[in-house]
Amino acid sequence: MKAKALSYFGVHVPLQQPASPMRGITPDLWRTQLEVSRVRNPLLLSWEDVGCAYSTPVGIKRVLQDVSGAANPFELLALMGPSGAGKSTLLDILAARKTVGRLTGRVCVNGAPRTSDFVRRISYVPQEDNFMPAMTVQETCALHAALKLPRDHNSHEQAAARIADVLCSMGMLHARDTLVGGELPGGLMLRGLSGGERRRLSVAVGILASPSIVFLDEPTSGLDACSALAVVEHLRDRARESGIAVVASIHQPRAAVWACFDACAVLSLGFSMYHGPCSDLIGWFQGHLGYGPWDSAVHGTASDWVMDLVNVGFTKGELPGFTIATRSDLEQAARKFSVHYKCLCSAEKQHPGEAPQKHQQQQPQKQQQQQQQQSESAVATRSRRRGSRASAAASEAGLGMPPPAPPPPSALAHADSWPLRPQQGTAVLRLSTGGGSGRVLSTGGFSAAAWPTLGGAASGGGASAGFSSAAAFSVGGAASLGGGALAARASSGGGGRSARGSPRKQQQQQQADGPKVALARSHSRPLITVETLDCGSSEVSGVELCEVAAAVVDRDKQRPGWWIQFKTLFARELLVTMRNPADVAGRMLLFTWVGVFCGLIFWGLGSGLDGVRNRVNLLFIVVQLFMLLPYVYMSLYAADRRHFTADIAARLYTPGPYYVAKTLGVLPFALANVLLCSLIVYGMAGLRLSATSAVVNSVAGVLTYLIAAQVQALAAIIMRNEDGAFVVTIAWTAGNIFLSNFIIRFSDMAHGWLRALRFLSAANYAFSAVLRAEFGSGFLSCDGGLSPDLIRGLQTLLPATPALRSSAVLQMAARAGSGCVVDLEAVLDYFDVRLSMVSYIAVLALYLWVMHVITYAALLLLAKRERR
Ligand SMILES: Nc1ncnc2c1ncn2[C@@H]1O[C@H](COP(=O)(O)OP(=O)(O)OP(=O)(O)O)[C@@H](O)[C@H]1O
Repeated sequence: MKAKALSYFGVHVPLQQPASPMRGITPDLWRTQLEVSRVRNPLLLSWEDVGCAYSTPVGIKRVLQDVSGAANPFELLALMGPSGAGKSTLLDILAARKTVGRLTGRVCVNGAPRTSDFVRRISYVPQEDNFMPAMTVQETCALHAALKLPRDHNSHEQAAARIADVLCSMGMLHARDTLVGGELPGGLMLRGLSGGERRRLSVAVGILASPSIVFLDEPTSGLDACSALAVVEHLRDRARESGIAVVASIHQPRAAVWACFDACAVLSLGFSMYHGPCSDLIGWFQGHLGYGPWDSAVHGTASDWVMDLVNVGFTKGELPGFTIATRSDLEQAARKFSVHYKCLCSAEKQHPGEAPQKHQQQQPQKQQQQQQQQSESAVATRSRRRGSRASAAASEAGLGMPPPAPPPPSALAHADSWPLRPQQGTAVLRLSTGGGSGRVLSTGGFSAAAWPTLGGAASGGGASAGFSSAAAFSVGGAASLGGGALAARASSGGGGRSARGSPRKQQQQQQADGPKVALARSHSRPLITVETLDCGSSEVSGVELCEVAAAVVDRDKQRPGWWIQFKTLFARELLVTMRNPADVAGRMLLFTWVGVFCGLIFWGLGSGLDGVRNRVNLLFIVVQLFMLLPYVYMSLYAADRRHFTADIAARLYTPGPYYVAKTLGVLPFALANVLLCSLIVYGMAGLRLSATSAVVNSVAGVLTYLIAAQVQALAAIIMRNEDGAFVVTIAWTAGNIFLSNFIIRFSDMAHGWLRALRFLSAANYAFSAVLRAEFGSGFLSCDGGLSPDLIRGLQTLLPATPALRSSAVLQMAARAGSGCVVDLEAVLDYFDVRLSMVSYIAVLALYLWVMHVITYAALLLLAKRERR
């Protein structure tokens, strides 16, 4: 056995021969210590009987039916099928992003149900990206790096190196300073990346944080043939190196692209037609189901042929050979595969890792015949992993599958010293061989007590050593070695139970069980000791620790916290706004124009009653303007919702920092615009020359605007589309206007409930505040007075309301002549303004706060729904 050193993704793995064999292990075992400076986290994803149905006007539409499968670490899985087959739906379900539809079935990670941190450990590259058009490629990557990379790996230099690495691998380094481009919220088109470049940027961002599983919805669509191949090859290399599982839906891969995939799942009309190694695809459809024959010269790649085969949406042309022509043919083929796949799964559960031998023993004659058939079959291919066990199981089930390949020699792995708390989950070991084939046998449990660590930390399975009830881990599952690597999964669970009892019993148990992984906590440095037995003809050259679930927990703790998220999102907010100067300037011009126009209309407010009337009208109009002006931002709010839902589904950040960053990010621009408009009107119209009045007027304007903007933000969150958001906002604005005391005196209102509703009118409070600021004290000259005729005319025009006819304003106006003054308190009385300026401002501030609380609650609900 050779001792080598493996250096791999930051993990330096010195391998050495054991000084002395460990207790309970045969002397030819091979042992190494891995110094774990960084761990990777491969995940084994499996799904069983997954279904999805929608309620439609014409009834229930089932878009996925009992689909089962698995995605292994180190492998590329192609999700294929005709358009509408359900690929995106399945991807969404597997990536825990499906928020609509009736979902059934189970999705497991390392054999256990998915936990809440699953989404943080994966990456999803959607068909349609959701990048900010005004950010450059580099900025987009930096944003994701800041929000995704663990804190300890997030120094500026490290993040920059990582970004350069992924951009380089996607052939995007040349475009790092190019704007992403696309349609801005206002409808403006920003020139930027081409469609293919955007796609590559999506993939680059997807793999930036080295996720354990990458889901890609049609990563090659829109790419030229060369780029498509480069992208897929890179994904394959990443999978091989880092142990990530890649699941990609793909249409018509060219031969070179198809060759990069290890396994494929074929869907059609929501049925699972096949799931297994790519090399067995033809064998299943042609050798087992009898379709075809496949002729590469006529049909193209195997994937092309199978796509033609399972597509029943069209009348098929002159395709040579026997094909699936109708839906019932398709359903029959799907049923056969379902039976076959279930057989394989149950065989694997009953005899993990041993199914081929067992079945061979049980049915030697049948297998001999099948072996003969296999050798005669031109399409028989090497069975690997599930495929081989599937074959055995299916043979047993009488489905006539080709027999499995002979069992490879076994390898044995032991991890003895563990730096972390194993009760938190799973471990994955990866064994490298010099060639040939072999596999890890599954094992029963063991006890930590049976495996004292090098550091001597473990003892008796007791909680003192950090093991408690989960002291037992077992290697589960099996994998054959194809060209040098295998993955074996270790998980807590069933094996643990068998290991309980006295230390002696546990030791006996583990000796009987064979290969094992033993875990213990190291007392000082992160250290893992791995031991393997000679695996026959396949020389074990390396054992790598690929996953420590507890390390994942630690890594999660290192994820960017609240403050970093806030800083990053706040910077994004400012950047995106500043990068849209036409929009910013356009909106500012609008506010200026409104202010100037209003100022011109009310230029010279006049004195006496005209002055009163003009002032009251102006104040009311300005309040209404500040309620209406936020409508120019509705497209931004709708775009924000899209970005937020996409980001939150990807667990890019949490709602809290986003909300604060968003609120503070828009504040400077809102303040600038409102103050500009308000002060222009104030100055041009010549409202009361007092600092207090001017300040109150401005503050009331700002608060009114912010409240109205908040209502828009809330509407954009609770409604799914922009039209719906407009409906909600317009309803609120109309209510505010009509419930204002400018429109009607509350005491004159016919309905008591309407009077109660006026408390909801922010316009009412704002109008009262500015009225109080303008007419708060003093008298207004009415030297000129009004002619008695005009007064009489006015009185006849006014409704027969005693309050109006006998109002102090009119009475005073009637006393025209020298020394005539209007008591401004009378104006306030008339409009029911009874509180102080400060009170009205406080009420407005409270109103804004309540709106924020409601909006944030709505945002949390939206986030919860997106993270379902
Ligand atoms: N919300 C929904 N309500 C009703 N039907 C839906 C809904 N969403 C998707 N579907 C249907 O589900 C089916 C599968 O859609 P899906 O997008 O998963 O297909 P696909 O295989 O990814 O197709 P393509 O390759 O064209 O992207 C389609 O027939 C689609 O119309």
